[in-house]
Amino acid sequence: MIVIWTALAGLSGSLMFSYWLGLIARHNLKNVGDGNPGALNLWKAAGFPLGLAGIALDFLKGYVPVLLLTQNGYVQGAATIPVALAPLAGHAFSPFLKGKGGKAIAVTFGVWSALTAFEASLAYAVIQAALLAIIRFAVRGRAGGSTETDAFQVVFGLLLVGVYLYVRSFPKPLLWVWLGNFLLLAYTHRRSLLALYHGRFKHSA
Ligand SMILES: O=P(O)(O)OC[C@H](O)CO
Repeated sequence: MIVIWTALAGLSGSLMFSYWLGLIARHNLKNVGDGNPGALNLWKAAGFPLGLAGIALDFLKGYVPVLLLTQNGYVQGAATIPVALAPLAGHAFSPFLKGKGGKAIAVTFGVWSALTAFEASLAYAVIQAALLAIIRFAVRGRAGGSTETDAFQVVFGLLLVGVYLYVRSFPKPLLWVWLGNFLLLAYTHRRSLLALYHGRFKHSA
């Protein structure tokens, strides 16, 4: 059964809602901003109502399957690992975009909201806000608001969430989900992280 639940969770994650809403509004998100088929570029291209809808749907495609499967007893213990990672991988390597999906930020919030009753996602949001404030202060506008610093904020922020999960003694399977999620976000942000490492900044605004 675990294979079926994992496949269903992966299918849910692979549904590219923001990208499709963009197409409905006659925008190809691959030509917007940094080209990520996510809610931020949908927002930029089609305005905040559709952008909000994209965020909500991309969040829910991780939240709903993981919540339904873990809370109803279909999935427990180590079986949580593939089921929780599946929507993340589904978004990052969506078959609907020929294996080239998005960064998997919104779906990350959805999955962790389901796994921890919003606790880890709230911690992640607070950590990201703090990192944003620190980065803005440190660079004083030089590279603030760039795709590259955003990537650092997202990936380093999730690293700190791992520390939070460990300190709060969350169950071991969740630490494995965290590790997979962290590696996936590092992968989907690899180009921006490399550019940041080499000191190349592109302003996203
Ligand atoms: O990670 P995605 O693909 O859900 O997109 C997230 C937002 O667009 C923020 O960049």
